[in-house]
Amino acid sequence: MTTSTNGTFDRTPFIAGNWKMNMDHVQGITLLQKLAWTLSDAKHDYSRAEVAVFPPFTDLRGVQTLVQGDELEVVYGGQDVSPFDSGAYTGDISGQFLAKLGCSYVLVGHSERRTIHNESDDVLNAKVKAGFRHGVTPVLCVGEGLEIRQAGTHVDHTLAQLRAGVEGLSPEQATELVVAYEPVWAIGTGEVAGPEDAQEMCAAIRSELATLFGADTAAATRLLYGGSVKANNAASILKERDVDGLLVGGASLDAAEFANIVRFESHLVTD
Ligand SMILES: O=C(CO)COP(=O)(O)O
Repeated sequence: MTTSTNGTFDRTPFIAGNWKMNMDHVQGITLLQKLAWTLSDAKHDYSRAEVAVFPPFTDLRGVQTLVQGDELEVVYGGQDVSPFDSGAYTGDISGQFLAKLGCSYVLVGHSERRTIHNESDDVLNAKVKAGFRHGVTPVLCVGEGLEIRQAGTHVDHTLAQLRAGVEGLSPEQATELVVAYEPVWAIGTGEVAGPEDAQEMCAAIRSELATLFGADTAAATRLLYGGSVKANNAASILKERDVDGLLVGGASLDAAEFANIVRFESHLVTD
């Protein structure tokens, strides 16, 4: 993204709310309705910033019905996808199911999946490919834990996750892919990485994508930052050149707060 000075962006900003395991299907509808009303009242221009929510699987049918019925411009996705397409995989949700529910995106490799569910790079690469097979764009999450950050090897670590996740993709797929840098030490801790930390990593990711897929792809791929984002720090992070959007956890559960993050441009100070 360019800076705020001329009000233009190299890539359409992408502001996403990951609800994690919060909001049952009734609460989820209320939250999405409130968000849509708040953005509508504020006359949010969705062509200035794409808005996505990632509700639990059990909410998706209700979300689809609301989005279609009220013709909302908010897009949505699943928080995970099976690497398999169908069959005896108890508990899994296939990319085809997500596509049928109107999901535009799916999160792959969130740190909570990598750590709590021990998802390996190979499995995550298979999930990225499963998303693409079914026309659901993966949002590949990468990022280091505190020990790695303290050891100073966070860039190498994160780029290794990236390379494993995108293995075998075409340049066209890599262009469509969204990558979210979420340092584990900043998730849910209130400890936000500084804008310069987000920029350092997003620049490194873009440069790696250029090496792997060519400069045109790297220039188009959207890169997000996630970790303790709030309305009061969103604009400063989004001012960074290579940060194209935000993946928001806790603050996305509050419609007013999330709407303020979506409307980050109104908080940008032009100089
Ligand atoms: O994990 C995150 C989004 O996927 C970030 O969560 P928090 O915004 O709650 O730190």
